[in-house]
Amino acid sequence: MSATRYTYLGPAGTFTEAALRTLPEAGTRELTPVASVSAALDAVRAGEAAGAMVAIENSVDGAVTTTSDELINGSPLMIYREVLLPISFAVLVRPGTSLPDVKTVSGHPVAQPQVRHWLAANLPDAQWESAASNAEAARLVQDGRYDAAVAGAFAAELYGLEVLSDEIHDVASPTTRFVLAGRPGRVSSATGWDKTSMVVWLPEDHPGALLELLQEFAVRGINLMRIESRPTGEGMGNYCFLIDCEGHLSERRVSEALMGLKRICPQVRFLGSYPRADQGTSAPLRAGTSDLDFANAADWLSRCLDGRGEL
Ligand SMILES: O=C(O)C(=O)C[C@]1(C(=O)O)C=C[C@@H](O)C=C1
Repeated sequence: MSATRYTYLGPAGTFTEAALRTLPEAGTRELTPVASVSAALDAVRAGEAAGAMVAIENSVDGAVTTTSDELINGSPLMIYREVLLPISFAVLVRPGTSLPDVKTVSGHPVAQPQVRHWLAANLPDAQWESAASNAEAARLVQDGRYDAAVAGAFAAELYGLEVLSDEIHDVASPTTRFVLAGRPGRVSSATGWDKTSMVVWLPEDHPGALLELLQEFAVRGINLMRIESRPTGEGMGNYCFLIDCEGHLSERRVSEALMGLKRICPQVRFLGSYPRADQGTSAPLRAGTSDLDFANAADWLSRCLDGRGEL
C-alpha cells in the first residue's frame, strides 16, 4: 500500500492530471497515470494508492457515467476533495499538418460533445476516433495513428505536437468537476463550506416515492446541489440517485437527513462530506458552528456504516 500514491487517468497531460496538480499536497505525492477511471479506482480499492482523481461531471456533457457507476457499484469509496477545472480544448497535430490534411481526429468521448459544432464546421469530413483520454489521443497522433487530437494545449509539448487551433469548445467556459476518491475512512472536519454526497436507492415503486426522498432534504432546509439518476441494472425503469447536498455530515440536519433516507430507502451509500470547490453565493455556514463535533460525527458514522460505507 502506498499512502503517498495518487492515481489518475493518464498518460501525462490529461485534464485529470491538471486537476490533481491543483491539490496543495500534489508535490509530495507520487502521481501515477493509469489507463482508465476504473483502473485508477481499482488501485485505491486494492490499497495500492491512497486516492484517485476522477472526472465526475462536466458543465456541457453532464455526468461522467463511468465514474458514477464506479461510485454506485463495487466496494464503497469515499470522496475527500473536489476540484473544478476550466476546460479548454485545442486541436493538436504533428508539425507541418494543416487542416485539410486531417482525416481522423481523436479524443476522449466526453470531449466530443464539447467540440461537436467546431468539428462539424472545420473538419466536416474527418472521422472521429475515441481514445481512452485526451492525452492518449495526443500520444496516438505522435505515433502516426491519427491525424489530430482534441486535448489540452498543454499536452502538445509533451507529445511533440503543434497547436493547430485553440479554444475550439462550442460553449464558453466549459468546466469539469473532478473528485479525489479514497477508501472509506475518516471524514475531514467541517470547513463551513462543505458538500455531502450519497447514493440512494428508491423505495418500492409507488406514487410520490421520489418526493418522499426529496422531502428528507426539503423539511430540513438542506439545499440539493445535484441529483443524477442511474439505472440499477435490475430491469427497465429501476434507478438509483447520486445526490449532492450542501452541508457536512457533522451538521445535525445533514446526518438526520441521511438517517431519514435510511428509514425509507432500501439502501443508502454515504459518499463523503468534503470542502466545496465553488465560490457559491449562498451564505456559508460559519466554520466551527456545526451541531455535532467531529468526534460525534465519526462515532455516528461508525455506528451507522456497516464497515463498508453502506448505511
Ligand atoms: O482528463 C482528461 O484529459 C480526459 O480525457 C478525461 C475527461 C473526462 O473524463 O471528462 C476530462 C475532462 C474533459 O472534460 C474531457 C475528458
